[in-house]
Amino acid sequence: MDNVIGLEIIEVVEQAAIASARLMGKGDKNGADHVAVEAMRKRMNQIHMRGRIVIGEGERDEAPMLYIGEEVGICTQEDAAKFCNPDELLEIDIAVDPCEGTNLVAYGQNGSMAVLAISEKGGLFAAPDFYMKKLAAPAVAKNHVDINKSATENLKILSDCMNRSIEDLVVVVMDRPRHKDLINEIRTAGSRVRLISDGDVSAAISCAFSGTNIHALMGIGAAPEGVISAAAMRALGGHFQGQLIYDPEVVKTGLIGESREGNLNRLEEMGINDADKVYDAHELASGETVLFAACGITPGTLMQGVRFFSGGARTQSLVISSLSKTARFVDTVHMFGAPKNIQLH
Ligand SMILES: O=C(COP(=O)(O)O)[C@@H](O)[C@H](O)[C@H](O)[C@H](O)COP(=O)(O)O
Ligand SMILES: [Mn+2]
Ligand SMILES: [Mn+2]
Repeated sequence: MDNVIGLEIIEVVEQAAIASARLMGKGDKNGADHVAVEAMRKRMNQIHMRGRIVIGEGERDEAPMLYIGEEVGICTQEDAAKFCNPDELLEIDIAVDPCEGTNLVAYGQNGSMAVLAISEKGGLFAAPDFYMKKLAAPAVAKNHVDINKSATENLKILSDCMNRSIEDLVVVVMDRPRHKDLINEIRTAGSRVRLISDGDVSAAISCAFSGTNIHALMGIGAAPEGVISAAAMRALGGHFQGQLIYDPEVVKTGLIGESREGNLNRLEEMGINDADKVYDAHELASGETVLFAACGITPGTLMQGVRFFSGGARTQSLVISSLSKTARFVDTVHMFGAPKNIQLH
């Protein structure tokens, strides 16, 4: 995959983040999402690539933009061979979440980002809009912790791998009724819990960086976000496992199809015969090359949020490439007109 795409996608997430950040704190969740989608799609369509959205906006709600199956990029045009080079004509799959944490943006809370992952065709698991049980942990605990083990066992393993006491471990869990027992178990084991209202992509990836004071993500979030997290974790070498959750009884709240049986049928239609399979990061993001880009909308553990100033904005992004084996933090000044001054920091 072309290295140039790695640079172009920075601007894709930056544009989405800037658009969404303008609606920060306005209480308009759908608006914050909509403008991010529009901005992401517009910038994506200026790239010399032949992309296809495999994870995008609403699988069921027939979203008009960045819907699953939508083709994006200049080289999707019929006469593309005339102006695109062979590299650019290779089909690539794209997973997007233009506004990950719409509630966080709407209410001015930390942890939202514009995010996407790219790989060769077939290189990203086309997850249904189901839930996913997730376990993320630092590289040092990779293949030692296991989603099939209890939280108590995993905390003991994590403590050994990280050479830190169980009491010094911080586990992020989404604040949902379905996690009542999990939260109790983690606390009883002696670790500390950081409850988040939204934004488990940020939490998962934070496990791969020491200094974030996040040592694990446990519990159930959305499946598409699981694939995006896995793409980053695969390239970073961190631990990530995911298991689809298709039983509405397990989730307790939220939309998850009609019934357990209906959901199982749907998975079968999609060619997923083993509904209980545990996927690791390499299975969820299996392509030879995986690229990941995120830009903070509101401030977060990994990135700062968008900061507007007179005549411009400053953004911070994270771009991860399995190709160049890099995780770049990119600090960008965007000049909208003729800014009177540009601050150094
Ligand atoms: O918090 C999230 C919301 O994402 P978005 O809709 O793009 O703003 C995600 O990080 C979660 O993974 C997930 O979507 C959530 O757990 C599912 O929602 P819920 O039914 O409220 O738990
Ligand atoms: Mn999301
Ligand atoms: Mn979203």
